[in-house]
Amino acid sequence: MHDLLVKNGAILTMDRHGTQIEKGSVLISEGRIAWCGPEKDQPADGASRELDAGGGLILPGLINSHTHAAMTLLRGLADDLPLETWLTDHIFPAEQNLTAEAVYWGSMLAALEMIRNGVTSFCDMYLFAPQAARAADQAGLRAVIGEVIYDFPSPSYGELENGFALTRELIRNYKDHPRITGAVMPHATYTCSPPLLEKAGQICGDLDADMNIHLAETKVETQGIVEKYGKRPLEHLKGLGLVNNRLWIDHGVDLNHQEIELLAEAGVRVAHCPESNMKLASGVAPLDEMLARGVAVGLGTDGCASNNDLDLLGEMDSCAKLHKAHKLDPTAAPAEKVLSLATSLGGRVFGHDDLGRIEPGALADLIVVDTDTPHMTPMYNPVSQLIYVARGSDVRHTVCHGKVLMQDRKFTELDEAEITAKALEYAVGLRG
Ligand SMILES: CSC[C@H]1O[C@@H](n2cnc3c(O)ncnc32)[C@H](O)[C@@H]1O
Ligand SMILES: [Zn+2]
Repeated sequence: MHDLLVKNGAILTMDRHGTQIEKGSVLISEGRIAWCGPEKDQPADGASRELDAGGGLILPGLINSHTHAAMTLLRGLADDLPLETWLTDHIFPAEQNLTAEAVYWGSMLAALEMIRNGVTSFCDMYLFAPQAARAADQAGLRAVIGEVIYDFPSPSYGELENGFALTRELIRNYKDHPRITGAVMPHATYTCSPPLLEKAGQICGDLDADMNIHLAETKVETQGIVEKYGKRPLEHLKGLGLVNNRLWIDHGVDLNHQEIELLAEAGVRVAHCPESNMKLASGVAPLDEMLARGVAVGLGTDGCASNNDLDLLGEMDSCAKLHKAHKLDPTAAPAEKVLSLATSLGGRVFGHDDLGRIEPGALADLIVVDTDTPHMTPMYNPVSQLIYVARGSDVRHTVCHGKVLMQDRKFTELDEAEITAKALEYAVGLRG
């Protein structure tokens, strides 16, 4: 007897062959996919719970490779500004008022939004990171989480030494957790000194952990680092011995050919954040070039103050269109490739070969997207429909690690009214 059967849907497996199964079902046991295939071939050994896909699309749960979940509390606080002004004059001051409880409720609000939008995995860099981990754990989501560290005193841990200690503790506490992993997260090269970054690298080595950092987000960032250290940001990290397969960079907009080559050779992963990059006018990341060199690229929303939502279906649409417009080439960022950024390739960014695919043995994270609505009719090509038409509001069921988190758009585990009210209460307190 299996734990869950998801039936009556067209499956986009996102496996190595891009297999699509027209009328299929998926059997899940102990958090993993036990079987998937055409309904007519379904094994007879049944499941204790069933989910009807209602003829919709069954696909892997979406993977958000870069966000700051609790920034839901700062959604719309400051818009239409360049990154430097936005961060220095608005976001950093508001974040000085953050508390552990605010981050917990902000992260829970993000969890509601992610589950509703079909996002089952996220990588989170923020203050009071244990609260984000607590929220992800309670919400049933998969996450890589780190406490942000930078040169100035943090409202979360105070002096830097405490930030390192907190990072170590977080990584150790979640070492054996089935869904949550701790990581080392220095904010950026312009907010972290070389000794801080070296120390962060040591922790990665000691605890076998990944490092996640904002890097090469704007030309202004590059200029500043060149002026300060005589090197571009990636070269600067390389000089500190940090460019290796533990590294996962956010944005990667201002990268030249040699740098893309270096990312590929070193096995560095990249979280591409098209909507945040457009909104903050940071530029356009060299997506096609990175993919052509075999760099593992995932898709990230960034935080809700620079996006301003956590809808990866909408993000995929933006991603596909941004690169076509930028390159004056309608074949750039094709739908199938863009879907892989939020599924199978995103899984590689998370360091898992068994994430972001629907195939036997893979982690049982999947979603069902409705297709029997006017705006999804007709459907010539399911992948094209997902990227260019579907939105988070079309997600009907969300399953993570074999557990149903949303059924027929109703949360199974979380109290939506309570979380929304609490988050609002804490958001009001942040404006100072
Ligand atoms: C304190 S946690 C992370 C830190 O990063 C800030 N942030 C959010 N989005 C961006 C971005 O695109 N580039 C750089 N920094 C960003 C966030 O507000 C937090 O302070
Ligand atoms: Zn960010």
